[in-house]
Amino acid sequence: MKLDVKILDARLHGQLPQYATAGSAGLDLRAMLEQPLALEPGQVELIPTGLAIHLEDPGYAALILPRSGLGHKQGLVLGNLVGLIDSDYQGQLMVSAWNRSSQTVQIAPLDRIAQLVIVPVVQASLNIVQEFVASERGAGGYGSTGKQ
Ligand SMILES: O=c1ccn([C@H]2C[C@H](O)[C@@H](COP(=O)(O)OP(=O)(O)OP(=O)(O)O)O2)c(=O)[nH]1
Ligand SMILES: [Mg+2]
Repeated sequence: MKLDVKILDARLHGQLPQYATAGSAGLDLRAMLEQPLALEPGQVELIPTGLAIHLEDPGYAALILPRSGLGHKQGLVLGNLVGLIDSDYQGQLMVSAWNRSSQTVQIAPLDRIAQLVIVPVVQASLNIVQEFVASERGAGGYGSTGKQ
């Protein structure tokens, strides 16, 4: 698909987000900081990405997700766990960077700190009923099918 993108920070010219490999699902997002940031254990900061997107089609959304290496090894994840970008949002993409570890995480300007994945979305129209058509599972959940 073609995606309308605004570059809000001139440092991104020549450093546009890209899919790292032909099969990559995510576009890496950079921390457009003015100076290095030492994120202390437990600290959360909203970091600008210098980018705005307009998906336009309500059949799409974008998700901001952690990068696995940073999230698993350094504990740099997202304060909102997952960022959901609506198809009609036109503001700057922001990353809620949360250091869930017990060590300080250093973030330098332009570091790739998260990734953006575009996903299809279905908007439901709600059909109010008194009873559901019976299913095999019914209301069973929370491990009701066992471990093996
Ligand atoms: O990590 C994020 C999450 C959201 N957003 C932007 C895009 C999204 O479309 C908008 C609103 O997000 P959301 O609907 O999740 O937040 P809300 O608290 O429900 O705010 P609103 O009342 O504006 O919908 O904020 C980001 O830039 N980064
Ligand atoms: Mg909302």
